[in-house]
Amino acid sequence: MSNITDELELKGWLMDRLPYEMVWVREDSQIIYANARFCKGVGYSLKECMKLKVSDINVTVTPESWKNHWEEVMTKGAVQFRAVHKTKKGKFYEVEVHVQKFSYNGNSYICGTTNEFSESSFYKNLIDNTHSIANVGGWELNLHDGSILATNCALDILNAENSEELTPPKVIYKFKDSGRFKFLLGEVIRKGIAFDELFETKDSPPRYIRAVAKPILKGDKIYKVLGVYQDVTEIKHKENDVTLYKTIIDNAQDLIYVYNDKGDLLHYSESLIEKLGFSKKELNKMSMFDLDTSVTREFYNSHFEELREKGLHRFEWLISRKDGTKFPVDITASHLKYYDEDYSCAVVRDITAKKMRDLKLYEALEEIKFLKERLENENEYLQEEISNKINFNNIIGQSQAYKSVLIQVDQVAPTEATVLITGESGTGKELLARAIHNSSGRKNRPLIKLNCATLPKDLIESELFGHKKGAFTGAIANKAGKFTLADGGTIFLDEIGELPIELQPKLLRVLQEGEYDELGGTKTIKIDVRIIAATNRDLKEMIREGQFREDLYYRLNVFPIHNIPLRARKDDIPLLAQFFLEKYSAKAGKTFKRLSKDTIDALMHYNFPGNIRELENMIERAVIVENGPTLKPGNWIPEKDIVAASNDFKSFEANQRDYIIEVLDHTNWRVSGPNGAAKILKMKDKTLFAKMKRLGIEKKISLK
Ligand SMILES: Nc1ncnc2c1ncn2[C@@H]1O[C@H](COP(=O)(O)OP(=O)(O)OP(=O)(O)O)[C@@H](O)[C@H]1O
Repeated sequence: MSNITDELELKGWLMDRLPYEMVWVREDSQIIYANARFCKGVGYSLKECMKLKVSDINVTVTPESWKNHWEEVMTKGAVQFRAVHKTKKGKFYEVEVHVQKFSYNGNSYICGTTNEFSESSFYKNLIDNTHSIANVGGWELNLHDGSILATNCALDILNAENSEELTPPKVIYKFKDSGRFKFLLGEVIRKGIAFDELFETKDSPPRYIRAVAKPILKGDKIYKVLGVYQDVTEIKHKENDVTLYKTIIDNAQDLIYVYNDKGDLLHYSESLIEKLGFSKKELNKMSMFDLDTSVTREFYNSHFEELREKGLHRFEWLISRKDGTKFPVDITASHLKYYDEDYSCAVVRDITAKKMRDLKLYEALEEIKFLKERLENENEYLQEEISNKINFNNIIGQSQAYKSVLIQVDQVAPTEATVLITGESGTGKELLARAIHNSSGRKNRPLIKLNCATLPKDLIESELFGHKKGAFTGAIANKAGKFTLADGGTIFLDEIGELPIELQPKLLRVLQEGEYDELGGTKTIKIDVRIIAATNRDLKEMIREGQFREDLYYRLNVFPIHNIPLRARKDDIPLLAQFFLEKYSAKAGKTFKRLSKDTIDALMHYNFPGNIRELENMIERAVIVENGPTLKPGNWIPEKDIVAASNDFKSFEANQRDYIIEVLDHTNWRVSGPNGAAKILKMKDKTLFAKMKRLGIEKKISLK
């Protein structure tokens, strides 16, 4: 050693190379010197170190507790303990400290030799590593001096530069709900109430931190608070995702089932509760077989077989509710394999609405088919009518007698009442039936006519009620009956007296129930038809003779209209004759304009056993054989004898009238006297005159 300076330099050089951290401290805890290893450990330069006090490095020492430490060392000479050093960057590490006192120039000093506590650093590393894997950081708050220790992971979790930022007054501002965090910290610090809660950070996007804190007691005093921060953002996101998926599944319109091949129902969407009516508790105990008792083991096995083979099984099914009612569903089941076990996830869709739509569509198509057929049939019928050139639009008649008939037509037309029109042939019964239909609410639907006298007995039934193909020999196709054609409209049954007695109950059923059974068909057909019947027969007489059912008669005779013969409304003859003259003249391309007075007279004196039809035919014939413009009497007016003979159903009055005219012809129209008609008829002249007046027989009549 050359000199003291060299010696000091060497000592300093040697101290820096010592494998220990060494520090020298004054009584006032001021660091007066530290070796290089110490400076490196705490992260300060020597110059900086020499401005620090022990409590700036050793967090277990406070300015207040220093006095006690000093005294202990001064008394004992040397002391060994463990402490926690805080680096310039705010990190902590545990050290083993050996201190001893020494005196220099009458002053006392402490020399501390510290060494990082290897076991603690091992655990510290272990803790730090495991904590960073689990995203957990620990901290410990010393309530005595307010200092805080925190693991690196705790700092990382809260993006803190140093543990200072984790002290209660600062850390609370890391969280959105700082008020709540402050409150909970206050509770644990003051009252020792532990907490474990989730907090959202102020970061963007926010992170979720689970914060746990509990007090550490010394006796009954809280002297430290131990806490943990755990970043659960990922877990929370996953949890949120799971909640979202579950909400989606539970709110799906479809029902979702997860079940295994043994028939255990493992998971289900909450929609099952509402849709099937079972409680959650009940569902949790149920197997697939309990859920649907119609599922057999055989079906279930084959269902899984299909799933294993194709990965998918799609089918329609009827699902039962708790109350036993069922609804149609479409099931799409997919195969899942998990840990070598077979599962199925089935999406079950309620197809009630679809089925209803299909049914409605089917019904609509059937209806269209039916309407199409009906239109075709109606069309065919109307074409037939048109080709017959029937024109029923004009009803001619102004006589008082006929007016009372027309009043009845007017009265009954707007009602739904069945009408029975009686009267001789050719009086215009069909015309009245048409007038009733055309003035009724059914006028936009057809009036269908059937003359019971013109059809062979065995065809009337199929004509009226229709038949199915093969119902009888010759029924080569389905045929709609007149009643089906008339549905919604009116049917006119002419010559109802000719309806075979066997068919009368069937007509009665239509009148009473509005339905009938189709010939050869299986269904009962419902119809809405108004019936107008007509006859020139005396139905009451037929009832007596057993040819007509009395119940049917009363059903038909709801509103009887008796159509009077032409001879009882003679005033209408000129009008009718003029009408037919114009009609047939135009048709034949003739020039007839009027009837001569003689022609009118002659017609007025004819009794028209064939009624208006006879008059019409007569004029048609006259237009052909005569020439106009005025129609004069001619051969076209029939002889009286022929007239009488052709009238099978002449009334008593008509017969009387004919007979009186016959006698008058014989007496050359002399009424009184020995050669007069009254004598032949064995009655008083006055009586004969009165009768002639009543029967419309005028004394002077010229037939030619
Ligand atoms: N008041 C009238 N005005 C005009 N023409 C009439 C009148 N009444 C009847 N006719 C005509 O007389 C003819 C016979 O009428 P309609 O066929 O209606 O008689 P009907 O009583 O039904 O006969 P049947 O009992 O023989 O079936 C028809 O051509 C019809 O146009």
